[in-house]
Order: sequence, then structure tokens, then C-alpha cells
Amino acid sequence: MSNGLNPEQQEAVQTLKGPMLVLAGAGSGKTRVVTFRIANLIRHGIRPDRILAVTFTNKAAKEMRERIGLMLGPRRRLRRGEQKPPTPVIGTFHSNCVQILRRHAPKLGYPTKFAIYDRGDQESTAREVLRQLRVSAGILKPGDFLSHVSRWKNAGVRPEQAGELARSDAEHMAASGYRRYQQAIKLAGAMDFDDLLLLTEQLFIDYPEARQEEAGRYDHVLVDEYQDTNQTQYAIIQSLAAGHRNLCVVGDDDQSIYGWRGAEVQHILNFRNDWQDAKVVRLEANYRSTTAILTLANRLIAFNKTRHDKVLKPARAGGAAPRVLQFKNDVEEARGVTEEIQRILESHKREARDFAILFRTNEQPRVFETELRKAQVPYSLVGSQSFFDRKEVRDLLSYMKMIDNPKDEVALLRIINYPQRGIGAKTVENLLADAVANGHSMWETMHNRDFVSRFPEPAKRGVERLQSIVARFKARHAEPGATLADALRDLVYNLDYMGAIERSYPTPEEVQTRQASVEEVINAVAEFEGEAKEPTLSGFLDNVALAGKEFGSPKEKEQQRNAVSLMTYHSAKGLEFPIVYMVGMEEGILPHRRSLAENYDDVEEERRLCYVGVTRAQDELTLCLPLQRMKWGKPRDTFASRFLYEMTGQADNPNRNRSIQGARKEIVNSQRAAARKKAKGAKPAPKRGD
Ligand SMILES: Nc1ncnc2c1ncn2[C@@H]1O[C@H](COP(=O)(O)OP(=O)(O)OP(=O)(O)O)[C@@H](O)[C@H]1O
Ligand SMILES: [Mg+2]
Repeated sequence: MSNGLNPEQQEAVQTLKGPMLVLAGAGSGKTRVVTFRIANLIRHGIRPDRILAVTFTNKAAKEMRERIGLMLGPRRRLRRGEQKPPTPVIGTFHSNCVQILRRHAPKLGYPTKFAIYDRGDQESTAREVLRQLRVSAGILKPGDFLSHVSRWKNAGVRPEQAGELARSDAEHMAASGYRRYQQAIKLAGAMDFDDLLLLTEQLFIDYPEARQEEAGRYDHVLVDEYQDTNQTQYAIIQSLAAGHRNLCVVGDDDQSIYGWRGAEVQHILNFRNDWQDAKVVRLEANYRSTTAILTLANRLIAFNKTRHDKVLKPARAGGAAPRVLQFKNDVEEARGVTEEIQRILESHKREARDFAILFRTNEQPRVFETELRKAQVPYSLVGSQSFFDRKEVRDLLSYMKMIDNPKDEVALLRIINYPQRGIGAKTVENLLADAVANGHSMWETMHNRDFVSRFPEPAKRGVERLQSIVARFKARHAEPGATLADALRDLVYNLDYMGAIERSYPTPEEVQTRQASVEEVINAVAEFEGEAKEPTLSGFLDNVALAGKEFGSPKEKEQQRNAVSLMTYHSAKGLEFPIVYMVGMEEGILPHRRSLAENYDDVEEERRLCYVGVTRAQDELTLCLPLQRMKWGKPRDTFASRFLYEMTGQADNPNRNRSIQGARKEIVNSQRAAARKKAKGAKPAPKRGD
């Protein structure tokens, strides 16, 4: 073994041409192969910017970029006027599609500066569409409506076809809403996340010359987490790689966890059919986890019937036996885990960043947040939208969005009268009605002097005021030497936004926190400008939209650098942590109740999720089971997850189905027995409620 690669990895890294598949289990170094291979290609003279790598998250992309940077040696400081040296293009499917669509959007009837709608924007649009159709939230919630739409989009179902496929009343309603929704966002010059992929696919089908142009940018394409590509992503990759055929994909069929979103594990299993001369590399050694942890992982995944048989062989011997801890209820679970982390932190043997608490549903982290905050343990809730949920952040982004793309009605409506400028609800209604009647955007309508002159005086002044604020932002931004952050700072000043905050909130503390958020937005812009190749307003907004849940202010990012990670199994994919807690190991949570209601395949996907969780752990793994959980304000008994029995080798336990209470004791007893046998003198774990 040289330079930290085993012979199979070496082979994959040193293959410089042709199609290749690396199919291997968790922690076997697949991502490492992708990273090393990119560095190796560059060392062999391939121009960095002719290499495209697709990762599953922005975080993974960032890590890969940093790793490659380190491997290729320190960057020289640029001389004045010197261009940044080319770097490989590393990003998610979505960020790649944005780049492509920015170059070709007009072909598809969208403005070059199309907006990207995040979840909040989508929900506003959905609410409006459902309101127009007079569908109450009792019949179809905006969130459920969007799920239907997303499912149709991912299955390639167009609005006109959706009606035929609809079965229930709610689906019929969603189908008619789908068409309006699509019209509304297109009119707003916006795309949602699904559109980014679908429109790229469509572009490639309808415009072969655009496809050629885009494919011609690269000589090498590499894809990580290939098992989770859906039909559209698959088609995009085929288009980009068909010419040069230098396509390297890596993945693990046992970690396919996006079936619910249309991912098809068949793409990885059939890779050889599409690329017949593909080299296939298998990696078997797991470098991440201890033997004890891998034993659990191997036992668990063997219960899945539809899979390719493979076993992870530990490269790291021994390790502490994973524990199963039971707690009286979910609050005690959060408290127990927090106390244990706090104790370990106080011993200075580990740092906060060494810990991850993994969960299945978005309701679970709330109690953990409360406990961690109380204990003053730094944590970061990965995937939470906390930064965006703040009103101030959304407001300022809306200003930037409507300046960038004046058609973006969701953004315009949000700030049209905030801070207050005399544009009341009636005026907004008139503007909207006229815009719809004349097929104009609202912003265009606001520039129709005849129309606006009929408004009452305060409204007229308000409209003019907003126009001049936008004009001043643009002028300021266009000044030589002025940064985007400068323009934004001026905007905040011209809006008297800080004053508006003072007038809106009663306590000084609240005013202060909210004003601090404003500063954080400006800081985020400044940080972006320092890092980006092309620090434009559109670029910043793309970055925000794509980073989505991962986006934070510089201050938050700093805090998160050394914090306990709280995250779902879905967002933990590809990551690793020395100490992992999997919490809420109960039926209905993992496996999730939705998967139990439907069919068998879904339980297999839940098992893969559990497998992803187990294989994140490097040194220590703890599985937690609260014996009760609050539901609708009442404590309810839980049932231990079937996966607990499977992992601990008790799947055939006769008590398991007869008495859940007995089964629980089994787990506790077997764990106690193991603890007694080991009796290593380590402090006993907090055990409550047994
Ligand atoms: N040959 C090797 N020698 C030493 N350590 C290695 C080797 N290969 C990989 N590792 C380490 O093992 C860990 C897992 O590697 P990596 O994340 O690339 O695995 P993976 O197959 O991508 O996992 P996952 O399926 O979870 O995405 C990392 O810490 C990596 O640095
Ligand atoms: Mg990986």
C-alpha cells in the first residue's frame, strides 16, 4: 500500500480513461477514490476545469475541493490582475444544472436571471394556487400538494397528464393545482428544485447543440453516491459523458435511500449494460468503523432480500461493543444522551465535533436541542432552515431577489410594503389584477404611470419610493469598486430597516437579535464575495438557494465548526463521526410508520437508512430506545425497532412478538451481560427507566 490506498483503490485511481464503476460498501473509501482520482488526473496533465465531479451535497463538494487543493500543494498567492487558476468543477446535480440553465434558459422560455424557488417560495405559491381554486387546507395542505407535484415531476408526468392519473379527490385537486402552479412560477421567471433537473434534461433532448456544447466542456465526469440518482439525473449524466466516455461512478446499493424521491438503484446495478466495457472495481475493506460496529451493520443488512451480497471486512480490529440504552421517554433520552456527551467533553478526551446524534424524523431533534442548549453543549442542527426562517433574512433576500429578477412576484409581494410605505392590501390587489389582465408582471405594472396615477396619494408615493430604492441599489452596486455588500448596506440604510425593527419589536433584546441577523446577512454576502469566482448578485442568490439548508451566516459557520452534529440519516450519508448516537430506535420511527403502511420494499429502504446510520460510526455506537413517547400530548408506549433485534442477533427471539415488554428486557439484559463481561471500569452509561 502506498500513499494511503489499497491495491483495488490504486487501480481505480490510476485508471485514466474509459467507463468505470466502483461498487462497494460503506466506509470502503469510494469517496476517497473519487478525490484521489481527480488529483491524479490533474497530475497527468488533464486541465482541472475539464473535470466535472458530482457530489450529493454542497458540503461534500466543499470537502472534496479542499482535499484536492491540499493534495495538489499550496496555492500560490495571486499577483495583481492575475486570474485565479482553473479548478475542477465540483458540485451537486442541482448546482451543475443551474450553471447549464443560466447559459440556455431563454431557449426554454425562461429569463437568464430566472429565480430559484426554495421551499418557502414554493409554499407561498402553493397557498396562492390553492386559494384560487378554493381548496381549503383541511382538504389539501400546501405541503401535501407540493409532494404530489414533486412526485409527478420526478416521474416525468406533465400537468396535462396528472389529471388522468389522479385517483382520490385530493389528487384531482392537486392535479388541477399542478398546472396553475407551473404557470405561476414560470410567469414569475422561476424554477423550483425539480425544474432545475427536468429542464436540463429537456434542454438536452430538444436542443442537441446545447447538449453538445455542455458535454464538450469536460473530458472527465465523476459521480459520487451514484446509487441515489433518479431517472433525470441519470439521463443528464449519460448526455454529458456519451462523447468522451470517461465516466467514473461510485456507490453502494445498500445505501440507496432516496427511492421515495424516484432514485433507482437499478442504475448502478445496470451500469455494465450501458457501458459494456466498463471496468468494475470492488472494495471490501472498511477503514472507517471498528469490527464491533461492522458486525452489527453486516447482520442488519443481510435481512434485506433484494441486494447484491457483499460483506464489509474490517480494517480496524476490536472496538467497544455498541450499546443499546433504554430511557423512560423521549425527554429522558435527550437528557441522558446530552449528559453523557457533556461528561465526555468535560473529560477533554473528545471534542464536540466528534459526536453525532442521528434521527429519522424532523420532530425528533426538538427535545435534543432543548437539552443541549440547557447544558451549553455547542450543537448544530444540520438541515434546519434556522437562518432562513428568520424574517429579516428572508426580507433582505427578497429585496435582492426582486432586484435581480423583477418578475419574482413572491419576493416582491413579501417586501412591497415592508418597511411600511403606504402600499396597502387594496393597492396590491389592484396591481395584481391589472398585471394578470394585461399579462404583465407586477413590477411592470408598478411602472405604468397612468395606472399608478389613479392610486391614492400615499400609495403612489410608496410605489415611487420602492422604485427609487431599487434604482439606488443598482446604481450603488454599479459604482466602480463598490461591492455587493456595500450596496446591501446602503439598501438597509435607505430602507431604514433597522429603524423598522426598532419600531416593530417591544424588547431591546429582540431588537438586538434581529438587527444582528441583518448584519449576518451582510456578512454572508461579504464572505461570498471573498470566495466566489464571479461575485455577482445572481451568483450569491444561486448560492443561497442551492446551499439551502446548509447555508449559514459566517458567525454560525464558525460556531458549527466544533459542534455536536444533530442530523437525519438522509443528511448523514457519506459522513463519519467518532461517536454516534442513533436515537428513537422504535417501530414507527425507524422503520418509519409510512413505510409500514405501504409495502415491503419500503421497509427495506428503512433498513438501508438504519445501515447508513450504523456505518457512520468510527469508534463508538449507541442505539437509544425511549420506552414512551409523547403523542398528541399523551405518553404512549413504544415498540422496540425490529432493526434492534436484527442487529443484536435476536430476530428469532420467541418473546419478541409475544410480549414486547419481555423483549425489551432481553435487550437490556443482553446488554447488561455484555457490560458485566467486559467490566472495563468505564463509567456506566446513564440508564433510566428500566
Ligand atoms: N486505503 C486507506 N487507508 C486508510 N484509510 C482509508 C483508506 N481508504 C479510505 N480510508 C478512510 O476510510 C474512511 C472512509 O472512506 P470514504 O469516506 O472514502 O468511504 P466511502 O466508501 O465513500 O463511504 P460511504 O459509503 O459512507 O460514503 C475515511 O476516513 C477514509 O479516509
Ligand atoms: Mg462516500
